[in-house]
Amino acid sequence: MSGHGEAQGMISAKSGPLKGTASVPGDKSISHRALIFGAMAVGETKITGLLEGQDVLDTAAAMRAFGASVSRHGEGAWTVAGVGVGGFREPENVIDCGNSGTGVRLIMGTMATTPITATFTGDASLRKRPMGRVTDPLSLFGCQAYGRQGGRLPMVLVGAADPVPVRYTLPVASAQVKSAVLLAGLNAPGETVVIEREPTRDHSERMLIGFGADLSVERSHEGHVITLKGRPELRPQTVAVPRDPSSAAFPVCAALITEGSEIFVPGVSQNLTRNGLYLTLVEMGALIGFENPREEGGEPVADLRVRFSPDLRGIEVPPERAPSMIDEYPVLSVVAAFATGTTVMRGVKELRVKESDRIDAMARGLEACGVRIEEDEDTLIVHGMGPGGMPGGATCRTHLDHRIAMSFLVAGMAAQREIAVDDGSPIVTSFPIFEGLMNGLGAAIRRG
Ligand SMILES: O=C(O)C1=C[C@@H](OP(=O)(O)O)[C@@H](O)[C@H](O)C1
Ligand SMILES: C=C(OP(=O)(O)O)C(=O)O
Repeated sequence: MSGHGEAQGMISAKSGPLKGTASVPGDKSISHRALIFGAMAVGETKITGLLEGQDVLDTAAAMRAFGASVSRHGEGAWTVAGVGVGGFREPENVIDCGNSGTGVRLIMGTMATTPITATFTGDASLRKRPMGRVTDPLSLFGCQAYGRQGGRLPMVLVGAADPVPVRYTLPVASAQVKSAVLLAGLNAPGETVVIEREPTRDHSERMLIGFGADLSVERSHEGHVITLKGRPELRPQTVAVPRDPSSAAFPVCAALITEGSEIFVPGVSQNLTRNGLYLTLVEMGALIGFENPREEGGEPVADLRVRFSPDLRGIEVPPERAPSMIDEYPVLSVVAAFATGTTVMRGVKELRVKESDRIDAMARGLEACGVRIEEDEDTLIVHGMGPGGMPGGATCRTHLDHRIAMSFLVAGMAAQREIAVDDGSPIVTSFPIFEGLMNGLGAAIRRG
């Protein structure tokens, strides 16, 4: 299924102070994994707080197509009756992962060591994204992949009949590639080892251990060495999906730049592999209180109290922080535009292969809103205009990218003139309640 319907223009006008509680939906990364790992277990996995965004719904449909029983019992409450490691059946039709890189790459990994054939596709955004980064390591297990030029979807994967375990050092900092290799390793005999030089989100490792896999992580001079013993019997789990820190970023950043705001954002992950944006905002002078630190759904979380921050300063974001905030650079670049001074984001070339080229999309849109930008292949530099300094008054192109759409709608809340986006429909992929939640806090976002 495609990740979105017809293009839907949206407009964000200057907002009054944001007030109230922003309860954002479940974490997208953990939601995909809960469905996929549940499908690999023997028995019934119970999930609460599942993100019911289109990306995750597409993964649920894919798990059904591979033979798992996936049922919805109420809002966010789902069960998955798994088929066991290596138990996927051959799907009868093409697997359409819509807009979701995480969905397609993790599912490719999961089927790569089972002797079945599957064809994958997605929407116009996903069909542009590189799949070689997963099919290269999957071929080491014995899986074959036939795609379009440049390793693009649609793509046919023929799973290995006689898989061998793999030792693989990630050439890019990517949790999707790491997870695809680990998922393939589940049905290979012996030990599969993945080495990552820079730590990326660790939900697969945490959850695989929770589902009963024999997985260990050692820190060595090479980085994290993750060792997984193949062919375990995974035990079904009860998964309480915590709220998504990448979605929380939008109300948080909106409150920081909108005069008079004070909002409460419960249950935001403090997992060190996800919290880079929050560290960065604090360094910029953001007024954020971290209250009631605790564990929820196996993740460290805190409640955030966020106030309008008139003294935001531009900073140089440490490049080694990039993997822990990779999806948050678009909205950070909006905050940077309302800061005083220059914000330098280096080491961010991965942004060019997301749902859109996010460096280009943010640079062009911010320029249209009157902000001075510098960029190169691996860098985005935003020259801040201070609180309320952004002229706005532009229509920004979102290129089928939910995070670009939400970032410019946040910018419109504090800019001098309205900001429109040409297409807000992809927002349903990750944050289906975005418009209602933001307007409930006091934003003035409308269709048009
Ligand atoms: O593993 C995951 O759940 C994700 C990993 C990241 O992608 P990469 O692995 O391409 O960095 C991130 O951008 C994406 O939103 C979710
Ligand atoms: C990059 C993202 O997702 P995906 O790679 O799963 O499409 C995102 O949600 O920002």
